[in-house]
Amino acid sequence: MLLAALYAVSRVLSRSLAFNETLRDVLRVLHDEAGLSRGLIGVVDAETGKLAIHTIYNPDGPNSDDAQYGPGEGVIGLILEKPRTIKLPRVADEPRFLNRTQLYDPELPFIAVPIKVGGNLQGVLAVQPEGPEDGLLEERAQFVEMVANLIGQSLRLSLEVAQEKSTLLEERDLLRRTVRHQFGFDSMVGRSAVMRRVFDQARLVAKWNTTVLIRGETGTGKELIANAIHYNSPRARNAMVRLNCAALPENLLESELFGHERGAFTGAVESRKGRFEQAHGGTLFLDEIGEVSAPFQAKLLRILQEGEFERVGGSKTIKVDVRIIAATHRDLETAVDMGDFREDLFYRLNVMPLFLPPLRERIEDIPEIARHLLGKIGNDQKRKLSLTDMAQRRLANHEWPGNVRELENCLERAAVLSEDGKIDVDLIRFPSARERTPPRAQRSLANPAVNPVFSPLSGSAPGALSEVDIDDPNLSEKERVIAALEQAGWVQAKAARILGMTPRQIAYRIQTLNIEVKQF
Ligand SMILES: Nc1ncnc2c1ncn2[C@@H]1O[C@H](COP(=O)(O)OP(=O)(O)OP(=O)(O)O)[C@@H](O)[C@H]1O
Repeated sequence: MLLAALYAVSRVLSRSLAFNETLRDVLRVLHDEAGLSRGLIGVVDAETGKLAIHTIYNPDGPNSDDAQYGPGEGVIGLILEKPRTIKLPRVADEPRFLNRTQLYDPELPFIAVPIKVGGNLQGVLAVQPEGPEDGLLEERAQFVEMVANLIGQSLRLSLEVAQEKSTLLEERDLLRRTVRHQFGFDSMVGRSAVMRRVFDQARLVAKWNTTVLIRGETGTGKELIANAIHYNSPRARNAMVRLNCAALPENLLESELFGHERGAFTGAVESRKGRFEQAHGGTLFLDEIGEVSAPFQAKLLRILQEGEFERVGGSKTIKVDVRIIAATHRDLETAVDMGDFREDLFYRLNVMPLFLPPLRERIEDIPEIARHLLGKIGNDQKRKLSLTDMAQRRLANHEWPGNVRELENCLERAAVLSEDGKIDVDLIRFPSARERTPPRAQRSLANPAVNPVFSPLSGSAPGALSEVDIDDPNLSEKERVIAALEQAGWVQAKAARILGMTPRQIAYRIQTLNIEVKQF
């Protein structure tokens, strides 16, 4: 019988870590299945050192009590002084018995055992058999000890889980603060009038659920501003989920966005939530929205209009509450005119358009952004980095097809090449057109007037040689040396460093290649 009761206790304890319910159920099992009619479980208060009644089971009386036992108070208090099992054949025969809870019958036996977690006393389990002592007190006491051990193990698990939960909550709050700081408007630099206007608009729209369409060339900070909007919105506590629509083939895009049911397609061994569901209560950032196909545009339109969809292979309609921020580098108006992009979807997305201007249209921001990026790179590399005035001027004069990302890459390269952390003009090198991402075709928003097509070494663009990739295999040796000299402001020692030569070697090349040295 006691074995069956022990099994029932273990089942109750393994059911849940919600102790208020399970401990009461343990006492009920002891009553129903082990003939231990009354019982209490007390828990040691870590601050006062007293035992407070946690749960009481009294079939004939009140089931709660706020009685407490200090060390040495009554028989239960003895366990606080020295954890051990106490067995009384008859309560009335023990003069130290206090019966503060009025729970126990003085004519019946009594068993109290410590509940320990990792050797430390955490509580007491005190029960009373339903009949007078019948020679089984010892056996019953061993059974109660086993039950107390099971309670102790569950308690340890629950304490560990609680501890882990509180650590995770602390970490989550810290991460939230960090993310808010990292992705807030503070992380965006730019004092030009045009950028200030963008920031103002973004701050305003952040407060609402309005759909935002962020436009701008690659690397202009579209994702950064989408993050800033989310983390400054009332949805900031919920997820910011991103999907690059151009990165996936159509069939994957659909299951990625809407999720799928088990068996929807080969390999769908489990059902899975899509990004829309993951973003419930938060924001979904649809990057490169201009790249989705016509059938997919129709599916998107439906969810934007009705806020509902079905998972791939599913028939249940799922409703979500998601704020949409979309971004594109494409000229969507032209795409609409050409029939490549649905007009109705365009208007659904274009509720609040934000235009991020390319760097070449906010040259005044370049020095500040460069310093900001250099600080970021220095932080990552744990180095102090600085830019010379000449290097800053060179950066401001470049056209930056890849915008802030290209500037960031350029500075990182320079930082790596710089031995003392000081970045001078000779370390500022621009990638060739081939190395740049993405290709020119994507720069459809660029204003051709300020974005002349530039042909390396054509000689027609001012400063052309200073823009050339030194490592371009198509360059002749003479062109390579001249380009390096241009980039180094015709300081031969710096040009030598760019080319990986010694000053003597470059001087020799200048002479043998018949290069006319410019003097400043
Ligand atoms: N105003 C800014 N201030 C500081 N950093 C910026 C700014 N704009 C962009 N950046 C940085 O430039 C890089 C590119 O930005 P982001 O990824 O947001 O551009 P994007 O327009 O989304 O690019 P793509 O279209 O290629 O996805 C990031 O590292 C970002 O932190």
